[in-house]
Amino acid sequence: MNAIETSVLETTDAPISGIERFAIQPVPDYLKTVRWPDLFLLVSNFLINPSTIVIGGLAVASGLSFWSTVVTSTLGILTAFSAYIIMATVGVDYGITGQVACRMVFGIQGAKWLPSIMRVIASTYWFAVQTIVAASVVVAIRHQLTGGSYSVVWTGIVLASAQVVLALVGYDWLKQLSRYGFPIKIGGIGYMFWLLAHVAEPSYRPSAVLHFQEHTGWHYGLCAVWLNSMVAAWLTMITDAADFCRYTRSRGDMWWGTMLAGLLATAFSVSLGAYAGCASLGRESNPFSLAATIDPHWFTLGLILLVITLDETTINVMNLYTGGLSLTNFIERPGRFWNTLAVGVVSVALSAFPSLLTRLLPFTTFLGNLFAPLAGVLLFHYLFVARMHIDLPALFDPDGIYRYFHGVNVVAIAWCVLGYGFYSVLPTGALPAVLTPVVTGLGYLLSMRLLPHQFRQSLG
Ligand SMILES: O=c1cc[nH]c(=O)[nH]1
Repeated sequence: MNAIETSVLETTDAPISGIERFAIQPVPDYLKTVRWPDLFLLVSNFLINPSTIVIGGLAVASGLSFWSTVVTSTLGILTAFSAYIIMATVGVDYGITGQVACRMVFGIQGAKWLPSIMRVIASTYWFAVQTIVAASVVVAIRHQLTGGSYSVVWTGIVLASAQVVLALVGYDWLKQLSRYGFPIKIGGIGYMFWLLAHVAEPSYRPSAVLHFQEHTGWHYGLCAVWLNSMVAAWLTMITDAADFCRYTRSRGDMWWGTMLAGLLATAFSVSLGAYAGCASLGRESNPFSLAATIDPHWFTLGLILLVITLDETTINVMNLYTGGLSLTNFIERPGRFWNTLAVGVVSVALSAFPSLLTRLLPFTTFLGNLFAPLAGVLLFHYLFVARMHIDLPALFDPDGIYRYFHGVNVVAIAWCVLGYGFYSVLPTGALPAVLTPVVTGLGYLLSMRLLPHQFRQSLG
């Protein structure tokens, strides 16, 4: 039995959490059997989520046309996924989680602080945003059913709490739900397209939707805002990219499954929001609420409720999963279950703040500020410093080569801070979420190459 297998057996926490067999330990090769169609379904299931759908509507409301919204948003996700799949290769090749892989770059202690905490922030934020979108749909449906007014905040808190409980005690059940729920989501969204296209008002006709705002629709500044925001939103997954591919059979399976999902699922989700935005002449960005208003029959309302619940649950289980795993990387002792619960409690509390959705752009800018430099350092280190080679036992050895300076790669951290500043001064038109990883990564690489070896060992 080698060191990795020993560490797997010694620290596996399966019986307590029931979340997954291998917490932060490498998955052995014989368990890597997942093919690209499964990964395609998994990633598509994440991408077809409430916030991606509503972003389509928000982009139209801000002045983009249907086509510019779809193209810009899809390009944004494909850009973020180009970085994502490089770090996901770590999961395929080595079977480790992204957070553990970060130790190779930031040092065993450094990875506990920077990427772990950052992903906990991103997970709790996204959990809350998804919940707020779903809560506003539930409120709209209840209004249609009873005529009363209900609180988005309280509805959000109830929804969020139910999801935390489900994610903690029903992981196996949820896995089945996300697999069998996927066709329901696709069918339900297809039905909503059909519903919107058959409203007897001229603005709802497909031809009107496709030509809405066609004159202002390709304004560069606006396209840049939404493209940048999409890149920033999904770069937050880079520290966890490896997690979803630890059971994948080959790099090819991962690349195809992930990128195809990025293209098709994003275009599909964003189109629904954009359709609602255009049809309502920019007044309603949430297609679920719009559909509930235009066809308040029990069948439509029931289907919308089912789709939004499935949509929100799938993505928020992922947010809790990554948040819990990141916290476990930061403090291992409480275990996956308690860490996930802690992330869940904070996420529920944040779900009481609808301004997290109304101020989506400033918040995604902030996340971009954090994650874009980190992505650059991670990518350039993995590709050009480590040349895609990881010393697995050293990831778990406090005195191994990833010790750096007292467990921290100071050069990597310094470049993340510099990159944060660089992102902050760039105008949105310069696409900071795209430019910052390149500049920060190059700066880091140069430092690692030019600093004398002795100095690098002591600092980084
Ligand atoms: O829910 C979401 C949305 C975008 N990115 C995430 O990590 N989670």
